[in-house]
Amino acid sequence: MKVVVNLKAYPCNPVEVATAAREVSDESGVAIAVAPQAAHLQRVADTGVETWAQHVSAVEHGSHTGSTLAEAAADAGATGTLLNHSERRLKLADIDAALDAAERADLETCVCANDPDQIGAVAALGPDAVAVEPPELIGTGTPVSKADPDIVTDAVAAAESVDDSVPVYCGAGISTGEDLTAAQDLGAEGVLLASGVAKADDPKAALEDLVAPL
Ligand SMILES: O=C(CO)COP(=O)(O)O
Repeated sequence: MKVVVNLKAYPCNPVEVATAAREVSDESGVAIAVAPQAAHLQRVADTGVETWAQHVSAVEHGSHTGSTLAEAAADAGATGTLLNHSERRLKLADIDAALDAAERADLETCVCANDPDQIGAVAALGPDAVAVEPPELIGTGTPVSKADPDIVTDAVAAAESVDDSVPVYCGAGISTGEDLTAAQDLGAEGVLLASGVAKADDPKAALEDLVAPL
């Protein structure tokens, strides 16, 4: 199982979370990536943790003020990026162009989607992974793997029917090892989570609890 910790714009200490994630990943052997704010990519990457951008823009070098250039994210130490997060939605054509940008910069990609139908659509664009995250469960602490298990199994089936080499992750409300193994049992090969770690008093303990059953 892959774990991607999305720090969103939460007021946490990105270096503290990144250091905890690197330590827990080293100790457990579980792949854990941290996706901080773009301005924190370098500091997070310097901890040695696998570092992802939360988004990259569908642009090339040029006159694109305010963009997050894939090459700049990679220069700062990112090796992957989320795309089309529920809080950073893109049109299909822009997802496609952002995937091209990520590929140019050699970034691994995980394209998010709200439901299984959208998973099928984005799996067709050839990302490295897709992630189903029902928006109504994001940030609630109610895990998708328990509250809405069908959405995970249907997403796995939808991706498989398009391209069976694309792994499906899931996210929303995941915070414990039990949530993570429930996701795994439904066919997910990874999880995305945010508040369970970014808002935890002790992010390291939260991550240890998450990977304990693996
Ligand atoms: O949006 C998410 C991860 O990208 C999920 O957020 P929560 O873990 O806070 O529900």
